[in-house]
Amino acid sequence: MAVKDIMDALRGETLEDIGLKENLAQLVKDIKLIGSELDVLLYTPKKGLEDILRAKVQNALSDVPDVKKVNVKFTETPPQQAQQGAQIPTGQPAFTKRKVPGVKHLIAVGSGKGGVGKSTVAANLALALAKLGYRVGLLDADIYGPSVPTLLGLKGTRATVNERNRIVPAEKFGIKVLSIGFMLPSEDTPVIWRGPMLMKALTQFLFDVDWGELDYLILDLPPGTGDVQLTLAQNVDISGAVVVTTPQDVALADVKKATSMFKEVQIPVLGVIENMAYFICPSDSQKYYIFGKGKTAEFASAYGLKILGSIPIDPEVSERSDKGEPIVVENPESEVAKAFYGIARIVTQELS
Ligand SMILES: Nc1ncnc2c1ncn2[C@@H]1O[C@H](COP(=O)(O)OP(=O)(O)OP(=O)(O)O)[C@@H](O)[C@H]1O
Repeated sequence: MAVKDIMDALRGETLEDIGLKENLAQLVKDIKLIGSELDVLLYTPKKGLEDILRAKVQNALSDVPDVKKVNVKFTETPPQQAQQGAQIPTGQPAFTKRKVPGVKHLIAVGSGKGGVGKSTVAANLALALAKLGYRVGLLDADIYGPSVPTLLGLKGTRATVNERNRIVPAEKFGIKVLSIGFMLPSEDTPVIWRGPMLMKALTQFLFDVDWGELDYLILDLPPGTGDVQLTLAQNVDISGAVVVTTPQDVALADVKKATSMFKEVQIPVLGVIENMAYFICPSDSQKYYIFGKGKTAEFASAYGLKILGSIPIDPEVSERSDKGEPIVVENPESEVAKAFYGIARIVTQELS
């Protein structure tokens, strides 16, 4: 993880040679990593040490992978813990989380595991919020398999830039939509972004976009808890996260990791969405809990999490998704759509 590497490298740099008892990490007041460019705000206990401290930071970080440029600024205000006379911090720094301009609430949709329906949930949650009257955007940051263009019938859409050099989102079903898929030359192009370049693309996709004024921006994250999710979570002001799972042991095991990741970076987990929770048999209208009943509830209560809603498994979802006809819009009376409307209402209450 880039941030841990950075702090470890700074911690390894003692300053006795310039008369300070601290190591470099203990002087860090703030730190921000966007793409491969790192901004460090450093406390200077004595005037006149700026140049040497700058050189020491740059030297300490020269071997850290993913950091290509280091900008050092100085402050005379000590880090908070030092001001209070407490131990100087040795752990993770406080991050400067950037707010997406014009967006009231940014909601991250994550999952521990791939294929649990995260993108389906992100898209239908966005549409349900829009149907409830909110101004909504959807950002598909799932670099490994951007499926929003298919889900919303936007295949072939390409990103355009306006006269102010800002990316213009597409508009469909009353929401603003941007997908990393709009950046790829074709659907079959393999995604080869990695590390810093990928981070740059993702941060551009949040901050260099003409979102206008939005009540909610839904961020469809890649599945899992990799560096991408963590770096985004650390650098972007996210109001809350929802975690999508299916009620299977393999999926729930990974949800624990995703939940812990959000907690670690101080993003409130609004709750868990249980997808493919049961099947309603068309012949007898009975609910059949294909993957077992109660597992998600057990998990949620063990972790003190709310279940925001349970969505049935319904072939209509996948059929319509493949045709770019989201179920919330095309069949709002279906059980699945009703579940999404319920979830949307709870999410708005949680954030109000
Ligand atoms: N409730 C549901 N009922 C039936 N099919 C569903 C349901 N939810 C999702 N699906 C289907 O499951 C498949 C996977 O869904 P989706 O692409 O949303 O998952 P994902 O978690 O985003 O996957 P990935 O990790 O690949 O991004 C799709 O074919 C989708 O149509």
